[in-house]
Amino acid sequence: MHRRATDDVVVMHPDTSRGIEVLHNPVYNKGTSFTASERERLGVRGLVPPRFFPIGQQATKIWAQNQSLERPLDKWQHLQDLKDRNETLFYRLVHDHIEELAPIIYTPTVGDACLNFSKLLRRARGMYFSVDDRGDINSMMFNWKRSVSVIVVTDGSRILGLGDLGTNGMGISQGKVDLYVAGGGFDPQHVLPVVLDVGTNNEDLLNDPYYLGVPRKRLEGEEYYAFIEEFIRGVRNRWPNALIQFEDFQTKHANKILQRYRNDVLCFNDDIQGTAAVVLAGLYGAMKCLGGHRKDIVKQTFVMCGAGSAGSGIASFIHQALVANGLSEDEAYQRFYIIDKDGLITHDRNLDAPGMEPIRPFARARSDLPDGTRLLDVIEKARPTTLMGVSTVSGLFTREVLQKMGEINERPIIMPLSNPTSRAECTAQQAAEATGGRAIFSAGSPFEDVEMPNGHVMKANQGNNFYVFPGVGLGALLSKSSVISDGMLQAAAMAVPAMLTREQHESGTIFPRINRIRDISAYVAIKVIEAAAREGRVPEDIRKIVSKGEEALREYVYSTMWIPNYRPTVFSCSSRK
Ligand SMILES: NC(=O)C1=CN([C@@H]2O[C@H](COP(=O)(O)OP(=O)(O)OC[C@H]3O[C@@H](n4cnc5c(N)ncnc54)[C@H](O)[C@@H]3O)[C@@H](O)[C@H]2O)C=CC1
Ligand SMILES: CC(=O)C(=O)O
Ligand SMILES: [Mg+2]
Repeated sequence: MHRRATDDVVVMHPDTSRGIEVLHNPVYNKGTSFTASERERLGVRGLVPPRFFPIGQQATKIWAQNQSLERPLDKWQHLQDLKDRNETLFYRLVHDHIEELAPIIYTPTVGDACLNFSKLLRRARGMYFSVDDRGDINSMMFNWKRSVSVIVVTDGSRILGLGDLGTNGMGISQGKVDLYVAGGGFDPQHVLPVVLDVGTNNEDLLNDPYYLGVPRKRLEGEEYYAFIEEFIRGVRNRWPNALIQFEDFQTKHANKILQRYRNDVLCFNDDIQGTAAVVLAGLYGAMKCLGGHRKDIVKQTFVMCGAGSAGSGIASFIHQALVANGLSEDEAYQRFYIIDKDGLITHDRNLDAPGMEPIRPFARARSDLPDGTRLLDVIEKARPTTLMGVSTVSGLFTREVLQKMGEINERPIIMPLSNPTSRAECTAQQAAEATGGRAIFSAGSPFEDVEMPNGHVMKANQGNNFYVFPGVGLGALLSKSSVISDGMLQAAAMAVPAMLTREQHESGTIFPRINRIRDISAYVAIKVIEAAAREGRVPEDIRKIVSKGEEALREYVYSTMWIPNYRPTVFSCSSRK
């Protein structure tokens, strides 16, 4: 499944063309880093400049070029061009500078890239399956020649908080896949970004002569689900062990698809489950900042703005954790006030509307507050400790709202989780100013820490599913479990805050630094494998490793991680790639 780190050669089939073709293939190309013997063996002698540069030096040069660019989107394009020329060097750069480059290859810049994807596309990468491909999807999968361990698939219907971007959603599948490589140590040869082009309802795209997708309205109803089914069955046939990550499906389909497949196929929905795990991880971290223990989440009250896939996933998952820590089901539901575009959700709402099913048990009684009550009034009544935003509405957390949270709580927990930055419910600066820097803050996209006039710094944590999805995927695959259970995800949520030090808690840090993402992913993977083993989901060989203890498991996990270094290129008939 994964390359072991000891498999340190790149194997080319003897039929692969030598010479210029090698330089034009981003998988094999090393630019000026071919050794003398490789130049001979691969027929590139004289086709590259004579001087040899090691990868570190190449990376230093290209990093300086990237930094000299002003516009984030230009940086994104520069990196894509590099990926199209030399994948190893691209991943080396992302690996070495993940803190600076995550905001470029991922949120917020990837949002701009998706908005402009039709204009920016230079070279195809990943697979597109459109409505016109119905009946042929499985056979098309054989056009992808490599084995695949993880697929990130979107139907482009809700890209970040930017709405329906149709086929342009390919940008987000590619960004997430790059994070699997950089953050989870996946071999770039075994990851596959996919777009299911079922049409778009975005009029601007339908009228755009350069739009890359099929210019028709979205498939709906049973036809849509039949298309999804054909895709899933195709994957199961072509790559039976691959993990499928559903990404940025609109809420009305997201939960339905997840419920249909989660007990049958190795899959998860990142917006529902990955986000929920990361938010719970952040809350556990916040409990430690408050000087307590993670069990203290049972004392919290939550106001959630947004009842879509992210909001309902977060609420359901926190609810599970509250019950696991001693509350009754009903007591736990009482801890939530969920607000959508029409205000507070109560039993007066049509709770049978598409996508509302997971919200139903959280609807408040009519006697609590009237349906549709606005955010500020809900906060007045509920006196929450935690305010979360997955609404896509920039500025929803107004100064009054933030001040009220600061009046009610010594350390209010404020999480404007919507992406990209342009959709965040408030900025770090706004949260800091309105609460005198007392907030425990976490946003979906990156913000700078805020220094207060008295020198105190409010930490601007980034609460993004990036902290868990590469580790969950890695752990699930390495465990050889056939599904991803809630228990495995709960274990992932507990793993992340365990990586923080006491000093970090004291400073208001609730997530470790992103430059530790490989270690975070490895630790999440270890905990996911252990949970799978406890639940009896792993075969004998994995059970044996788990029984030897955490150190053995750690060695196993790290041994599978791909490291972005050049390896000697050899010719062989072996299928090992
Ligand atoms: N930080 C992270 O890791 C993640 C963040 N997200 C972000 O969450 C956001 C929402 O995603 P989905 O739930 O899938 O979208 P969605 O569009 O299905 O849901 C949005 C929800 O917000 C509600 N809403 C709209 N205006 C509102 C208002 N004025 N007040 C309160 N609620 C309002 C809508 O009624 C709806 O329930 C997106 O911006 C996405 O980028 C999603 C996944 C992960
Ligand atoms: C982070 C993410 O998955 C989203 O905003 O949709
Ligand atoms: Mg997403």
